[in-house]
Amino acid sequence: METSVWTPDSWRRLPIAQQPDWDDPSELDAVEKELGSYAPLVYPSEIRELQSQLAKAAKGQAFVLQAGDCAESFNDFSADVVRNKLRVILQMAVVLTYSSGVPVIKVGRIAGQFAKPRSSPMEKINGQLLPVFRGHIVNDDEASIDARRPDPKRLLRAYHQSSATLNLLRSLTRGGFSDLSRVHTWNQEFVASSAEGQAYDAVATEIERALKFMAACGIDLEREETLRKVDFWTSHEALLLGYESAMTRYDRTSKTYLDLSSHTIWIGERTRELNHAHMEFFSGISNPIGCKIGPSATPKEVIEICEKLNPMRIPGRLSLVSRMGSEKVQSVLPKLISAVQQANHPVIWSCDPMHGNTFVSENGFKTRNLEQVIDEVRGFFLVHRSLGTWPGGLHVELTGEDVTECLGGSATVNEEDLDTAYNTICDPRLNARQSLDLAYRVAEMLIGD
Ligand SMILES: O=C[C@H](O)[C@H](O)COP(=O)(O)O
Ligand SMILES: C=C(OP(=O)(O)O)C(=O)O
Ligand SMILES: [Mn+2]
Repeated sequence: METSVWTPDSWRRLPIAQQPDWDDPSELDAVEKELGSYAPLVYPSEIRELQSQLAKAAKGQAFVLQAGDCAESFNDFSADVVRNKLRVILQMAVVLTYSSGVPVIKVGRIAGQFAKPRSSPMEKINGQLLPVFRGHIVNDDEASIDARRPDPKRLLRAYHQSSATLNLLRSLTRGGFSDLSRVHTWNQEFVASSAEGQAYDAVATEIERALKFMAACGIDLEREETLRKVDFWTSHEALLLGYESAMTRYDRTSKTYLDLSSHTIWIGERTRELNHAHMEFFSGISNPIGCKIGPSATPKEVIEICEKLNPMRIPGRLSLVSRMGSEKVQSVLPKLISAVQQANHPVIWSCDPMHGNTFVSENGFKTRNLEQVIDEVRGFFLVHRSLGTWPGGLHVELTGEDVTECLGGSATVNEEDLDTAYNTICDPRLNARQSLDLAYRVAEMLIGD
């Protein structure tokens, strides 16, 4: 069998799915060269720290919460949007940790989540056939031929927005805002008035009481770094491999290549073909990585993915993100988990209950129902419980804003409410209330484990 040497560019000789039709490849080439000279967005030591935390999740000692936009937007970018997203993820993590006592590793779909794989290369809007929107790193979501033209310069803008987002995240998570003594302030007004918001407030009050107790016992909380700071990691789907290989650098400490665009990246359901470009690229970088697994996956295929992406069987290196749909999860997942278990691959099994439960409402909105989302997570937990394996994580699309994109929740969003604040540029996201609701339900499942 042909074996060729891996390089950050060896994927270029292989077939590749879901790529834009760039007008001028030389323009793309120039942009990728420029990116290659830019500073990394994250540091090797951070990636190594995340890898060691994820190793604990692979062993059943931690839970991964990965959450954020389906697609980050160039237009809807502000400190408030970033802060509110961080807020809701921290709230969910507090609920999960406080109820279950299990450490929660917090990973944002943020600071680089710009490229979108799509079901079809074209779409019809108001009778006009247009190239599909592929994320702001490629083209614009506006419905015109011109806006949909892929523009390589967008890669540079994505880099700069990721850098600004990371800068904000780093300052928000290094004390002040993310200090556990400010746990109450993460409850935004529109959340605080809801049932979940009130339940959260009660948890926050108990945490504050515990902190006061510790202070009264003489523990200097000001000096307890772990209470004042939060480890918050970034992730995105690495779809545009030209961008990713430009951000990949040799790390002299570990003597390996690292993709320094993000702490961890994943391969989407539509690009996980074994001998194709994405698998090749991912096999050679040593970041922790994920791979989405949909209902068509066979046990053989999943084992081949594990062999290709984690031949050394490093715990925490590979997360398999199951996205089966609530109706299929209990029939499809068990044989995949059993095969992975028998082959002794130490993967983290995570549940994406969003992408298998998307449908178009009667009034024309791409949406998801919170109850169906919860149902898939429940199925995922049931399967793991029956096999004695660890349900290691949750992967969701959400926003900190008060949007109406998904149905259900305690402040019920009905079909006729969808157009009130349907702001997503790609898939429907849970709003902050629905996210908190989900966190409570998942916490119950974790406790029952
Ligand atoms: O986020 C995931 C995909 O990009 C999205 O679900 C595809 O959506 P589509 O079926 O509308 O192309
Ligand atoms: C494209 C996505 O998911 P999947 O590859 O599972 O469809 C996504 O996570 O936005
Ligand atoms: Mn999506």
